[in-house]
Amino acid sequence: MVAKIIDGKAVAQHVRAQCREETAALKARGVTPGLAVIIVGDNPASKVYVANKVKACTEVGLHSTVYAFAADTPDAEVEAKILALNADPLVHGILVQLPLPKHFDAKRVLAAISVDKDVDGFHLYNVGALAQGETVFPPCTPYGVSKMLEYENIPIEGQNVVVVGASNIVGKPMAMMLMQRDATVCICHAKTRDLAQFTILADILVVAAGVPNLILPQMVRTGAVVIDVGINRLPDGRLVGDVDFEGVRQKASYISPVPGGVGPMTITMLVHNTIQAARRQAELAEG
Ligand SMILES: NC(=O)C1=CN([C@@H]2O[C@H](COP(=O)(O)OP(=O)(O)OC[C@H]3O[C@@H](n4cnc5c(N)ncnc54)[C@H](OP(=O)(O)O)[C@@H]3O)[C@@H](O)[C@H]2O)C=CC1
Ligand SMILES: Nc1nc(=O)c2c([nH]1)NC[C@@H]1CN(c3ccc(C(=O)N[C@@H](CCC(=O)O)C(=O)O)cc3)C=[N+]21
Ligand SMILES: [Mg+2]
Repeated sequence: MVAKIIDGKAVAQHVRAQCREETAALKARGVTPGLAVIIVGDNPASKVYVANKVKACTEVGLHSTVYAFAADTPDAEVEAKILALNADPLVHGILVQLPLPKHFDAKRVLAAISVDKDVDGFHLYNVGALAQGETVFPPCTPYGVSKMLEYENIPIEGQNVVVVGASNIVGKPMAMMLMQRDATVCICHAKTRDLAQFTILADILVVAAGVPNLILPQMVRTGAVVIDVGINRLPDGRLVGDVDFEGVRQKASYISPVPGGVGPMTITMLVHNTIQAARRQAELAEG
């Protein structure tokens, strides 16, 4: 079996076309969806991602502003900016690019973002809502993966899903989201003994560990759907995921590539969430 490659860029374009229509409709009502991005320090990867986010906003017709702070900025200054953005009616979504420099209490910073503007879905309220199946802003990366599966008509109910990686921004919300859709979910992490005994059971394998070549063909069931969330820059400059792409594609039924897989979807779902935020805030304001 040779896998079908899930073209994340194409799925992203499809979702962005819908986003453009919704944005045009909001603009006709006098509302331009606006995103504020806060970036602290000068992590080169973060700069690339933020630039991609701004580009996607512009492409769809959203307004976006980047607030860049030096790495040694006091927490209080960043929190004050968040509070000002919470109160700004032209800003509908607020995103704090992670990771923050070490001296920051990231949890505290994220908690300062208004729940109604938390387009990343990282606020504790939104995390709790996701656990109860009522989320307002699904976190962008797991949301993007769900959209990719939906676009390819891949069933989720009753499927064995194995998520490799248990972070708050990818692994945990991914597992929660697919469990809500009635998959049987297993979460693996760095202390999992014999990863392969779990991955081999997966009908859908989602990998978000940040370890190149973590997933080899012998760890994958023939016909499995393999979604590679990992982003790794190799010493030679190449960008790769966590999956041995050439090996695993000989065995899987579907596989998502890196680049051009989950990455473009993450950015697109951020745009989508910002439009939803603008719509909701406009409806509240209009009463
Ligand atoms: N494409 C996209 O849009 C996005 C891509 N990413 C990428 O996805 C990857 C994961 O990101 P993120 O979740 O933020 O990363 P974190 O570093 O926060 O979490 C990594 C997770 O993977 C687990 N892990 C690490 N090594 C192994 C291993 N050898 N076997 C099994 N599990 C392992 C860790 O386990 P433990 O908990 O035990 O430490 C942890 O749960 C990164 O490459 C990142 O760049 C992230 C966000 C968006
Ligand atoms: N508050 C916050 N929200 C996030 O959503 C968030 C974050 N912090 N911190 C870091 C991770 C990582 N992330 C990516 C987004 C896009 C690509 C992306 O566009 N990838 C392209 C390639 C990009 C490149 O060329 O480097 C692709 O896979 O095709 C990758 C990774 C969002 N994250
Ligand atoms: Mg259920």
